[in-house]
Amino acid sequence: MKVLNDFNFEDKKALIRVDFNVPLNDNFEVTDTTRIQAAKPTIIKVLEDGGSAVLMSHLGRPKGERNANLSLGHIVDAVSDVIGVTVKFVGDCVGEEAEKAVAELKSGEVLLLENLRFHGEEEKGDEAFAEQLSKLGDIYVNDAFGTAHRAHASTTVIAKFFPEAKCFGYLLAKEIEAIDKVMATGEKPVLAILGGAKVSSKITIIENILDKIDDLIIGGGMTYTFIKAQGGKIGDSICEDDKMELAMEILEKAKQKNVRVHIPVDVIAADAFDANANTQVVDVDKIPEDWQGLDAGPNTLQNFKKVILASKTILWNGPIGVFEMEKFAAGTIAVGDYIAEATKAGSFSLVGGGDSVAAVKQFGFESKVSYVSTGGGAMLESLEGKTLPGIAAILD
Ligand SMILES: Nc1ncnc2c1ncn2[C@@H]1O[C@H](COP(=O)(O)OP(=O)(O)O)[C@@H](O)[C@H]1O
Ligand SMILES: O=C(OP(=O)(O)O)[C@H](O)COP(=O)(O)O
Repeated sequence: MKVLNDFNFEDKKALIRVDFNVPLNDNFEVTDTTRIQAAKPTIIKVLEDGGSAVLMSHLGRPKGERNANLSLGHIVDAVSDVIGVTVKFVGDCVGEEAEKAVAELKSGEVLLLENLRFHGEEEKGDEAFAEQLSKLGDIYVNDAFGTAHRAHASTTVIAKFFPEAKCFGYLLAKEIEAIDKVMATGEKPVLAILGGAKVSSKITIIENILDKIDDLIIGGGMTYTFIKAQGGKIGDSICEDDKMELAMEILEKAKQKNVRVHIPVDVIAADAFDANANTQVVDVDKIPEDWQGLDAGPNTLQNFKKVILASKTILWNGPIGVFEMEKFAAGTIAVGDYIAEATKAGSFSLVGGGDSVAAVKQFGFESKVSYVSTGGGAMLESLEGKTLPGIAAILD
């Protein structure tokens, strides 16, 4: 397998799959440039070598039809600002118009193609469409981690047209390395902190990860399925009754594998799922009827702190409480603080998948953890142990 640094792009055209699926406001302005920033090092490497960059991405889910609201034309200025080069744009991603724009591209220039998903063939992984795309560059670079779990034409199928000239970009390589640290090569003790609303969306991750970790913190809404399964009273807290048996199985498996499981002992209970609800601190297994646990309590946070500070490798997926409401954000903020402290002391920390990334950004922890993933679904599937098709296509 070749890496980006194996290539010299002088006088070459790099066809780079990026994930510029970025949020836009009502004026079609980019409100978060993280994913553009993340792809910048790869693009700069190509330009500094004396090559040119052809960027391809999707935006939203236009389902194979042109949709002016989802044109990548909206983001050209933002990409130009971030890269520091005036980016050219072409109104299609395949065909004569695109081929002509690529042919006219000079060294040092960047061209952004129109939304790949305006063609239904992209998501179908259509081979003829992938072949058309492949005409637009000499070397194929996949730097779209956020879309690496999709077996689409531009992320996966296209690789076969570049048997000797394909590689990961720096971002994708960095994402793979971060996951690898947690799943295989990280210093022990390895800790996974799993929160969020539902057990059901995390089961496969828990089952896969039990073999790789020493400690597991369970937080957020998932907590209550575990507590009820053990006979606790959880009041009105969120619970998946049909997953209680599974919760017990998970605890048993963890025991067999010598994984220490840390579950909240106390919680901030509320009399309604509401930002202005009345609250009280109660034991997690004695939540009064009509009350629901919406955040971790003070004793729980002290326990979590000890575990986090003793860990050398930390994965965080899913918030600890309903952080969108100020009254129930303290647990998520505290856990972010402890992870920041552990990171400062030399531990490796990865935040990825789901709302924990939003929480980390909202509370300003982004620069205080080792790595924040740019992929939601892609990160979750990686943690589930799946080989992502976009990654496999480069490795093949
Ligand atoms: N105790 C709780 N009760 C209800 N929802 C919770 C609780 N703790 C966290 N959440 C919610 O979980 C959501 C985030 O879950 P996330 O990790 O993205 O995925 P999933 O919903 O699949 O678990 C957040 O919106 C947060 O408000
Ligand atoms: O934003 C994305 O996914 P994510 O919200 O799971 O991180 C990717 O661009 C993939 O988009 P898709 O889920 O429409 O294939």
